[in-house]
Amino acid sequence: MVLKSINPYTEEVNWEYDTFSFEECEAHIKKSRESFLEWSSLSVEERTKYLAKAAEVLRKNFDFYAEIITKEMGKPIKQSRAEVQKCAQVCDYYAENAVEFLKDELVDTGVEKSYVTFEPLGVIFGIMPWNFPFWQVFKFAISAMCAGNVCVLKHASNVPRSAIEVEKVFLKAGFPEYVFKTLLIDSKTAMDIIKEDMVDGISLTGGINTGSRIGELAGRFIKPIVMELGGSDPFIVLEDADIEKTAQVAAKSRFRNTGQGCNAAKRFIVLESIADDFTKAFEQEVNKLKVGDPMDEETDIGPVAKRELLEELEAFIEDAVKKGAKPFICGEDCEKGFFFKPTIIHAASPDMDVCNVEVFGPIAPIITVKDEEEAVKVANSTELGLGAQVWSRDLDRAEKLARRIKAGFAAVNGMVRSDPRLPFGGIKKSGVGRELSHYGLKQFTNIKAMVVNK
Ligand SMILES: NC(=O)c1ccc[n+]([C@@H]2O[C@H](COP(=O)([O-])OP(=O)(O)OC[C@H]3O[C@@H](n4cnc5c(N)ncnc54)[C@H](O)[C@@H]3O)[C@@H](O)[C@H]2O)c1
Repeated sequence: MVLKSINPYTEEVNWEYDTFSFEECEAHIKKSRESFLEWSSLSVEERTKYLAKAAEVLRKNFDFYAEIITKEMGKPIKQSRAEVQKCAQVCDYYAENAVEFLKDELVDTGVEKSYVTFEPLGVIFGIMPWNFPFWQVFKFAISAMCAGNVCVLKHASNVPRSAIEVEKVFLKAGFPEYVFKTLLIDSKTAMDIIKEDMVDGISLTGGINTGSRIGELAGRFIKPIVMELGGSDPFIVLEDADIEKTAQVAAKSRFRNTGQGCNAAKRFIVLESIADDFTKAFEQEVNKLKVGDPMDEETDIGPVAKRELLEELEAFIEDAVKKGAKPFICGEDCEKGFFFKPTIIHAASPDMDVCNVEVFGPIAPIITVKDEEEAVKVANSTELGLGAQVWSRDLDRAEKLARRIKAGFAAVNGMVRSDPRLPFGGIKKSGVGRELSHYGLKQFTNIKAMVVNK
């Protein structure tokens, strides 16, 4: 089988790669296992030096990596640069903090010596999506490797060049071979690797259905798994919010990465007394966003990553219109590329698909509610629970409300962003486990109790 990297703007093939056979994967994973012996025997301090070098490699080759991201999945170039920057930041963060995070924890149990120690598990299998082709990989792999594990990667099939270049970042930074290995494979081979019991842990970032399939297999083979799945984040606007600022961030939150973000604001829940003002301000902000060639420095919204996504997005609009919504379409037509114009859905209601399942693209439904209670009810009404935003000038009120939202991350007057210092992950069907921070660092460790009696 061939993996094709297609430029979503020019619609031309960038690069093509043959996939690895199952036997080739077996040989690679065997070598990964051998490299685990050496890597896990290094001290955390020694391993963090490699992370600092990886950050240097990323920063030195900033534009090169950003261009690959943009060519493979259509992200506007300035956002691709920010993505590479963030990968360097996560390397720096663990380089500076991992020794402290992973040190033994003494516990007073009344015996001679009791403590908790954090040991690596072995080979961690990362199965990753295309929407942040560098960041998603760094987000799981840096903490896993820092804790002493080695990683093998199955990336999404439309971003093979990113997958190859990520491996090269680690090799250029001097990591021993096979501490990080990219496997160019399809989903079936990925499933076979799990079925043959070849890995010691799984980190999956992807859709709910994928989570359910891989989660079932992980359960059958009793494998630790972290799942970062979809989101349908509510963005609640109370009547005392600063409308202008709220609308600016709303546009950014929904349309960054052309709406293809797990933690993008996806449902705008607005109190009816300010619904008209907010909607007007939001429309103005969305109309300011420049849609076009993702390599252009001025572009805010590029094409979506794959042609198939266009049909899915169209189906969301059709369903909403059938149920009484009025779409407001922004932006100009583009001559080529997989473009979907930014669309605001007025008078959206919770029974529409666009408000119930994750929409991965530039569509923003506005749901009007009569009061705060209804806002909370609507916000918590989906089966997803990744992030949430609440906007109000009354911080105490907004914070209390944010605590009532069932999500892994809630922000008052700001965007939900993955930050190396904070845990990231979801509840309900948005996932299991946490990435980033000291919580993420320990996900793929054996949290081992040690008791030493006299
Ligand atoms: N919570 C998070 O941190 C987070 C971050 C980014 C993206 N996501 C989610 O990812 C999804 C979009 O990415 P996508 O379209 O690449 O998701 P996807 O679920 O289709 O694919 C994710 C990865 O899983 C692989 N895969 C799919 N089915 C498989 C199977 N049966 N066996 C083995 N591997 C399989 C894919 O090839 C890809 O590598 C969205 O739902 C988004 O919310 C979540």
